[in-house]
Amino acid sequence: MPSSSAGTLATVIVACSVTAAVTFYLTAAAAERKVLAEKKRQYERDLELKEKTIAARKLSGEPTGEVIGDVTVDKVYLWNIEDLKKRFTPCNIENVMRNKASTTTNPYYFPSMKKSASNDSMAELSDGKPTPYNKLITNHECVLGEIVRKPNQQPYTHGYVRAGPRRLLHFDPAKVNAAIVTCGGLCPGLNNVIREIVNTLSQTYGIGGKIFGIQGGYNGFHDFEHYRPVELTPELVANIHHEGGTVLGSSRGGFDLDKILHFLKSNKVSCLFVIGGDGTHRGAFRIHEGCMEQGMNVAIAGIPKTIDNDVDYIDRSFGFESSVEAAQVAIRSAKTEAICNMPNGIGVVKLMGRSAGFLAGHATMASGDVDLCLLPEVPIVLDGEKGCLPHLRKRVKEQGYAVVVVAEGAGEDLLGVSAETDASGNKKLPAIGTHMKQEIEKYFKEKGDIATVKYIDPSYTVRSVPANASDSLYCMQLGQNAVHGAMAGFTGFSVGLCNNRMVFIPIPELVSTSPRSMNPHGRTWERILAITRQPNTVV
Ligand SMILES: Nc1ncnc2c1ncn2[C@@H]1O[C@H](COP(=O)(O)OP(=O)(O)OP(=O)(O)O)[C@@H](O)[C@H]1O
Ligand SMILES: O=P(O)(O)OC[C@H]1O[C@](O)(CO)[C@@H](O)[C@@H]1O
Repeated sequence: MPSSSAGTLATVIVACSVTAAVTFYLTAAAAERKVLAEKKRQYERDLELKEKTIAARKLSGEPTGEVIGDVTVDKVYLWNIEDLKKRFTPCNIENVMRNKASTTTNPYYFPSMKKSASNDSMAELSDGKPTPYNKLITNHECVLGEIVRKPNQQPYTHGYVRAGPRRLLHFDPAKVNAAIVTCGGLCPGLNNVIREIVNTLSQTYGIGGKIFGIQGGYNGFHDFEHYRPVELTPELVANIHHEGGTVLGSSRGGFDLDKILHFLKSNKVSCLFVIGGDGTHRGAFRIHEGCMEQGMNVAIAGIPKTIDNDVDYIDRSFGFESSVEAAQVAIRSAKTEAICNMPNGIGVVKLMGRSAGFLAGHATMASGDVDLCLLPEVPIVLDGEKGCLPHLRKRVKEQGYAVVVVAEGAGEDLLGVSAETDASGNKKLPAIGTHMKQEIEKYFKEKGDIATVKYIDPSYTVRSVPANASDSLYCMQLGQNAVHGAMAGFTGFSVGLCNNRMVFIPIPELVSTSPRSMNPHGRTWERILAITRQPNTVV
């Protein structure tokens, strides 16, 4: 073949190949477009059908969504609350918001100045108009306990009695005297709860009697040499919610049932509000039992308090979030110190948490700056493959510094359990924070390095702050609902948020599994591990 013909043939073959490739590509692309267009049309048809079905179901009142046969709830076991109405004759007065006049217009005036200056105008003040409640709650309205349901799980759950005002009162407000006591360690929001109980009793229910503020915890019921009960009024508590701590003071120990019952009887107290942790609630239930044995018509209401967040069943205890927030300041300082102090800066922060690491764990998660988090629920391994010290050294080598958060109850496996207890019988804790500081310094030295360790112990700072906005709201709900429950004649109960709804909880149930601790096989610990990247020592 002449070379020119060969060249032409080659050109034709190339042209044909290109045309074939282009044709193939265009055909494939067109086919793909067609498929996509059909998929889109199908999606739009499905969407339209779905919307129409939802609209039709809404019109007919039928529930929407897919029925899944392997997830069922067909029984609810209600955690009933003891009811004084079953043993004592109720007053059965209709429950309305009485809106009793308040004289707390300016909390910065001394009460005495205010009274003398405004005696005349006081006469003009009349009580507000009674206002019906928007929603009165019935005793079989409940909040489901286990709201996370798994396929083939037992088809029952427990239910909490829903908190809130009841239609009929057990106690005649005109005759009610009440008492409030705060026990155990401090916690942000104690003053908010005290204030709300006082205001709800005085203004919403318009009680005619006194509200005794028991000073210094359970001791204040009988140790009058050191603690005198005070009369609480809306005027007196008007400004206390802006302060941390408790205006009533608190203490450990000093529980004397006979003397407490004597106080309640001799002062004709019909509603007692006990604010405290699991120990306090155990005491509250004994008071309730004592009242029942002696035929005393007294409602005992608990309000769970603890920065440890170790009271079971409730979503969280009031003050916990404020403490987690306050702990951020210490963690941030530890980071700054660690970054700036060379070589190998390490900031160690010790946080409270006797047997539960919720505070340290949540502070770690919230900060996102922590490289090692040590909790009571998780064994501490110092060296080796899962050792926290090699991990820490690695983090320091990677980023130049590291931050450690250690809960005060961590490391019993290292330091042993103390035989010493506080006045309430709580075990004292060995000094894990300073021990870790020494161990870190020793380990770096052994490796021929220097660690510049700065140790921060903000324990009491974190729990003595005022409540933040979220806790303040929670405290308000707790205070109001504790009063609603007591005035309705419930007793031996506590209040709390369960599954984000306010409920009444029988104290025996509450304390049976308290103090709770974090599940080391659960998702919270998993999240902490994801943040710190420390080795998991849980087996
Ligand atoms: N089983 C019990 N029976 C009666 N009273 C108790 C019981 N346990 C504790 N108390 C009393 O309750 C009060 C508070 O207890 P505790 O000091 O243990 O604090 P708590 O309520 O558990 O709160 P915190 O979370 O701050 O430790 C103390 O006055 C203590 O004497
Ligand atoms: O030193 P105190 O006041 O007895 O309280 C310490 C304990 O109180 C708590 O804050 C609980 O209220 C624990 O975390 C801590 O172990």
